[in-house]
Amino acid sequence: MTMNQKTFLPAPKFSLNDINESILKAEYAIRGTIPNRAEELDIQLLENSKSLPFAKIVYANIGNPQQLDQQPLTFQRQVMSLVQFPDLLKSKDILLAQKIYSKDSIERATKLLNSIGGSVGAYSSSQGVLDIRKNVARFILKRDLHHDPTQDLIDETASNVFLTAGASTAVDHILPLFAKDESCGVLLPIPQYPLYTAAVTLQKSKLLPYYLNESNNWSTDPKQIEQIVIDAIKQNIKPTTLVVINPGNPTGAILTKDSIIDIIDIAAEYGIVIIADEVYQENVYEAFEFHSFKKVLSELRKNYPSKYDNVQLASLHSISKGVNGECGQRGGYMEITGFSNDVKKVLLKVASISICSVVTGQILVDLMVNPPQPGDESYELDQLERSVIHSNLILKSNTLYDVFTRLPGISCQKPQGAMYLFPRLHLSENAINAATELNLKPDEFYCLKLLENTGICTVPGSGFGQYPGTYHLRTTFLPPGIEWINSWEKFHLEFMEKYK
Ligand SMILES: Cc1ncc(COP(=O)(O)O)c(C=O)c1O
Repeated sequence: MTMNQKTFLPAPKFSLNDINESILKAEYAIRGTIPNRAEELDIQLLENSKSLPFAKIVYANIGNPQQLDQQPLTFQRQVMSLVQFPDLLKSKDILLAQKIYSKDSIERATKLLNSIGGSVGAYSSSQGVLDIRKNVARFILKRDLHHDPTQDLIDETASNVFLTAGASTAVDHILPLFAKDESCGVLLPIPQYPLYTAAVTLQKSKLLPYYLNESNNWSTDPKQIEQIVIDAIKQNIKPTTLVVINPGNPTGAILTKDSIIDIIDIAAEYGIVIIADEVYQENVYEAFEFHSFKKVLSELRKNYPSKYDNVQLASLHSISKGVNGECGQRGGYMEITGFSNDVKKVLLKVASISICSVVTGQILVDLMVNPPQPGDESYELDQLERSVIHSNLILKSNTLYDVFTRLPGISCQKPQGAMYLFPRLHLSENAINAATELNLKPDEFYCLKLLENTGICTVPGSGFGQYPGTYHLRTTFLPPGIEWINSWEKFHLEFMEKYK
């Protein structure tokens, strides 16, 4: 067959020069150089398991609980499997008689299927399934008020809840609204979770870093924040957004109620939107107490009528962390408070551009905020599973923390929450010079050597931001067992000896 072919010179492919510059600039260290190297080593181990001084990679670079052996909660997975394959419900007598499913998981799955209109394969409304948003509202109100809320309050709160595909999507939706261009500034804690620096870079807005105080357990200093706001305004930058991560990632620090009040005061005085990333609110250890921004703002509004009416707050939560650890299933919510109806409509439009968040993720949000209650068949098992996961996390965090506190050349603040330790590395000049020779940052050099000698994959502190001249790394304490900690200890002592 002959084709009537036009003659032309083929156009070249796009190169990096053609790509949106802010996308090239944006960085996300958690899946950056060290984790990429870890993946290469993982493949090498698959091809030849004896080719490296360790048998497997320990992925301590990311808070990915179920990759590191955390078990899913039975009740949640029972419901999930039923909503995925509702035909099972036709045989519910058999499922119950054989004790394959609990009675309340069958009831919940039936109810949820009803709420979503029958199938997880169908789109939901863009804001999220209304019944689920009402359960989120009940959860928020009970968490903050400690008593059963009225129906009116539930309905009003539910109207301000957006179900999202994890907290990351919530940030993608809300941050660009107020990070318009280079004339807008976004206040970010340093160190921070790099989703935020990346999001601000993508928007070509101005990063306004505020440093957390390491020597005072990574506390937040509202006076410093206010000074940064004042300085930015002097330079014609409008600080529009202030991000707080509470409990902190990577620091594990929990904000005191007084600091939260001071931050809200700044937002009220200078008209700054607060994004309160509270995805680790369940990961709170021992004597520390989590105060939600929403609760503190509501109290201020009640105690000082009109002063705080214009404060605009977006609070984020997720199924990825806590004792759920369902990060692969992508679910979360954003609750907005104090925004005008016009802005709310824009947010709804933004959500509608991606049609809706994953419906199974929405269902997991329901299960997170509305777990089995006393008297339900699953209640005791669910409570047991939760408390085992929670106490395991405390045990693991303390074990790793204890090792770091006794090793030379490393110091570490005691974690109050979240899933990470962010120890400081006190590196010698020799180590710094060796890094420079390889064109690596000193903390990157340490993390690379740690990976290549032990298989432990961490993230250099430079990926989160750190005070100039200091070096850190972030590790989760999630990996099971103690061997990886022992091999880290051995590596560290050898590294310190080699680069004295
Ligand atoms: C502080 C913080 N915010 C947001 C996220 C992203 O959460 P999600 O999985 O819900 O998108 C993470 C993930 O590690 C995080 O640490």
